[in-house]
Amino acid sequence: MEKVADTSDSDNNGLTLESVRQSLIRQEDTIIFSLIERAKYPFNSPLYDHDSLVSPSMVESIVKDSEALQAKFGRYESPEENPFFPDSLPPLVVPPHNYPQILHPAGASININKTIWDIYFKQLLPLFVPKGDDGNYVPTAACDLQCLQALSRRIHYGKFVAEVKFIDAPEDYGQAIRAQDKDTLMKLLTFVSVEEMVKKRVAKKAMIFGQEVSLNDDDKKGKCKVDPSVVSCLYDKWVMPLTKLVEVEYLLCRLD
Ligand SMILES: O=C(O)C(=O)C[C@]1(C(=O)O)C=C[C@@H](O)C=C1
Repeated sequence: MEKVADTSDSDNNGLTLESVRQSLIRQEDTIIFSLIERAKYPFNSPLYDHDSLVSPSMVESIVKDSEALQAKFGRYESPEENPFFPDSLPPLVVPPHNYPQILHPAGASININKTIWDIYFKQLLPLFVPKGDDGNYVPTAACDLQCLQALSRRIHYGKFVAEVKFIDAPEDYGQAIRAQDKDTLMKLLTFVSVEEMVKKRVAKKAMIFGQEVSLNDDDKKGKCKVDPSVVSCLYDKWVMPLTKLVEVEYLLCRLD
């Protein structure tokens, strides 16, 4: 029988396994709406071309400059946000906000955005956008930025999930952490039945959020703006495995 996690802990600034899962559920909406928006445009390949090996692509420049602007106003002060280009961020121009320190400092700076970037452009995008070029490069890049930020936030939220799981069962996790045993950590933090529910729910949301809405009930429903099975597959193949990767990485240094 599958293990049942203790969700009663409320020591961690009120964070519980239930509350972090509620946040993951809400983030599904953001991810699915951002995919729907990106699917309005064709692939638009000139955005991703490099003129040379050294010069950045258009999308890279747009994401980098957007992050720099958002950094000045505090986006990356939040422990839930992780930049794609952490090396070129300007200083804050506003007073810092005092976010509660929930995460263990050693794991707080884990950043797997390079992997998320590569997967998004090479594997994911071709699955849900039509081929073609309509010249709308900047609006398309703005949609890519939305998708990347939503996916990155969700995947790195694994740090909070891992923290809550550790606080709930310090003995079990502590043993595996001291042994630096990644496989045992992966087994401890995996809930197959939860993953099954997530896959079904995101497919259902994609169907509901992406349907044509007509005032006339007799109108035939058009096809969904993003294919629900693609969204479910995206969660199965990338979103959940990468969240678990972040959880394991975080736990490995939880006792440092
Ligand atoms: O809900 C959890 O316990 C999580 O760790 C999150 C998550 C997910 O990515 O959705 C990841 C691993 C679990 O197997 C189930 C779900």
